[in-house]
Amino acid sequence: MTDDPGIEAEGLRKRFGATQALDGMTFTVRPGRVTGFVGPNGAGKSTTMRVVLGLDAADQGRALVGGRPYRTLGSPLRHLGSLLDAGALQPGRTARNHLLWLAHSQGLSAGRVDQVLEQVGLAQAARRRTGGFSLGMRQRLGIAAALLGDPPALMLDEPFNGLDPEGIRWIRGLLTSLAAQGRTVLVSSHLMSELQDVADHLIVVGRGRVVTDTGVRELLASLSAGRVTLRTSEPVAAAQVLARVGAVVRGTGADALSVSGLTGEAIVAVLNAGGVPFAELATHRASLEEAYLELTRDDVQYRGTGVEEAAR
Ligand SMILES: Nc1ncnc2c1ncn2[C@@H]1O[C@H](COP(=O)(O)OP(=O)(O)OP(=O)(O)O)[C@@H](O)[C@H]1O
Repeated sequence: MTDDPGIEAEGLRKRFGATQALDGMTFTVRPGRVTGFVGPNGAGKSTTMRVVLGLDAADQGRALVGGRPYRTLGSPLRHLGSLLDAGALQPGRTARNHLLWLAHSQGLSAGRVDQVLEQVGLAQAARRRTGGFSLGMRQRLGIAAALLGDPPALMLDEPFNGLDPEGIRWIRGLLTSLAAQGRTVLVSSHLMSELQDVADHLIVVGRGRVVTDTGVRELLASLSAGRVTLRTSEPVAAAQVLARVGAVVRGTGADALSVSGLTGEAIVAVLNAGGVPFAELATHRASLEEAYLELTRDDVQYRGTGVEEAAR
């Protein structure tokens, strides 16, 4: 699957009345990694996914799956598995019959239905009507449907919604293993924290277009670089002596400071010379949540594929 072009959006534009839902949305989701598709409510994530699936027509631009428009794919479930609205089920139908109906429409076997029910942990509930399913169970059933055709690409809209911590951990493991198998995996969320420890790559969107398209490791490294977290019972005195030698110091908690512009050794020397006590000194590790706040603080500072440190 290495030369698989993944999922591509090229200059998508879509207007609903007065709302410009997509305003030049352009990105490529590559195989072999989990790509998070993040942005605030209304940023255009669901609309993009609907356009990729041919459920909404773009006013301009095009979307391709494995190099082809979704609508031109025969047995599309074999090319792209998707979870859009886990609530869209016929309540009187059992989980197994729901999947059998889907499988039949795509020429897939009943054996495959039982495999995916097992894979998502719904084997015991296979013969129960979906009307009585919790949101978490409906999400699992939606994911089973996405996996049915053993597709090389998956696109999941807010799959963490309604899941308890065990369910969230399960989806993270599933997404990681799907990507490790060489599949293309696009996962939307409006909560960056949900993507922590699972996304390898991020496409951050706002107002219908891409704000940043970056690797998670590079992003976190750029935010962590040269920053040291200092814990001290005397933050004011510490900030004064450190600022005097040119460090940039920010308060990050009652007894915590973030210091940049000096090495750890230099910070220790300055604090000792000034007689300022401190309890802990550690290299700063940025979280995805922190990265997201930096990225969305001023859209203009982040363009194309690069990530720049925000001016402080
Ligand atoms: N069918 C529609 N009719 C009218 N407006 C729509 C329609 N679908 C989406 N919109 C509008 O387009 C914009 C983008 O919506 P979209 O659902 O794609 O955003 P999103 O990033 O998925 O948000 P969320 O995180 O809330 O799901 C929003 O302003 C939304 O109100």
